[in-house]
Amino acid sequence: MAESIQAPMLVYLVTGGCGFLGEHIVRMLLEQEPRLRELRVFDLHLSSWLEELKTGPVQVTAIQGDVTQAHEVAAAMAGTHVVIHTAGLVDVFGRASPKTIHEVNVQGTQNVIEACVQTGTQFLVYTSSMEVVGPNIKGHPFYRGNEDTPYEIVHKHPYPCSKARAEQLVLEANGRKVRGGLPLVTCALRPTGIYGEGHQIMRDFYRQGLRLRGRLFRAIPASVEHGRVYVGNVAWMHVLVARELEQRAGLMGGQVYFCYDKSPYKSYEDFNMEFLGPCGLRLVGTRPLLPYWLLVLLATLNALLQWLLRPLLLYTPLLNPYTLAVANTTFTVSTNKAQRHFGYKPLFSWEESRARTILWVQSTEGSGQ
Ligand SMILES: NC(=O)c1ccc[n+]([C@@H]2O[C@H](COP(=O)([O-])OP(=O)(O)OC[C@H]3O[C@@H](n4cnc5c(N)ncnc54)[C@H](O)[C@@H]3O)[C@@H](O)[C@H]2O)c1
Ligand SMILES: C[C@@H](CO)CCC[C@@H](C)[C@H]1CC[C@H]2[C@@H]3[C@H](O)C=C4C[C@@H](O)CC[C@]4(C)[C@H]3CC[C@]12C
Repeated sequence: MAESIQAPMLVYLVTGGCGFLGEHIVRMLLEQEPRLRELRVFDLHLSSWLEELKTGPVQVTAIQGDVTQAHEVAAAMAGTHVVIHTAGLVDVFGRASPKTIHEVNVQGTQNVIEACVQTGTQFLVYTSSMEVVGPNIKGHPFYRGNEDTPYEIVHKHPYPCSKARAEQLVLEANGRKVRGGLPLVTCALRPTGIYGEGHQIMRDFYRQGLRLRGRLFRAIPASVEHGRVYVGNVAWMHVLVARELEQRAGLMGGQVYFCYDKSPYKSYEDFNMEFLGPCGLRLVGTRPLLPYWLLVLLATLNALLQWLLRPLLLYTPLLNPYTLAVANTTFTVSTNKAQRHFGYKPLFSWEESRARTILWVQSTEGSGQ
């Protein structure tokens, strides 16, 4: 990516660019990447907000497409310099079948890699997940861990299985020759639980609290710490990696980085209250109101009901054995690898991330967003 003083020359493609994280990446690229000439936004479902971006100095091209269709991916990628592959099926509730999750997350990623090789796109940034590491189903805590911390990785659920396999494919592809003979440079980012404007589960908890006359009920002990990261900082890390990959290919190629910022370590529910509290909700109980064995029973019942009802309807409650295990296991990251390798520092402070998220939650009330 040679620096051009005269005219911006780079073409980027963001897969999943209309999703929760994807939208932030798209907007961040337009704000923070002065060398951008064209930004292609590739998604299964295109959003209407893309239209307003088309009036700016950078050419924004919306491409409706499916990552599971190799020819659609290759056609969209022809002539691009960098691809940020964020499209994915995020499902830990049983909404999609394991086969569909595999097709989108694994086959879709393989298609992106092959398209890089075929079209000569040299830089690939992949949005992986903390779940590639854990929490494992044995409930082992990962406490302030970094990219080198030993941890017993046990995958059973289709979503983490698919993210782990896709990440492996991306890392193994580093160094493959792309069209024109140059080596492919890849790297994977592993966000913990992302929060911020557009976070649907946060919005769902808010609505549930409103329905319960301003109350939510504690289910998880306050001592179980959960790693969370603000969406703006996750987007910023993607933009920075994409920018630095060429200059630091030897160091960054084939590497994984946890996505982190200065958000406080708290339990999942206490962390959500940082935003929902100022919006008028209160978390009832200093300890879980139900004993853990009862939660396990309810989660198991939900899984059984989901299986029984599947021929008739999709029953996908928030609580199932997997989500309970994740919510109930400490998983926090403490690392500076991204700072050491490519100078990452969070763009948004915790105070700013919190304020922006609160504003967004407040704006969703009754708005149907
Ligand atoms: N949300 C989190 O807490 C979190 C944490 C870690 C990693 N991630 C990863 O970040 C990425 C984005 O997640 P998100 O939370 O923004 O999810 P999201 O569902 O909001 O966004 C995913 C986007 O991908 C698109 N997409 C899905 N299937 C597609 C297909 N077949 N072809 C093209 N586009 C398709 C969707 O339409 C959507 O716009 C995912 O890869 C996810 O695994 C998310
Ligand atoms: C027991 C309930 C009482 O309030 C709380 C259930 C909360 C769960 C639904 C969520 C707890 C942890 C979340 C996951 C975590 O933040 C990390 C993730 C990684 C990412 O790649 C996808 C989303 C998720 C799996 C996220 C999903 C929701 C939780 C399990």
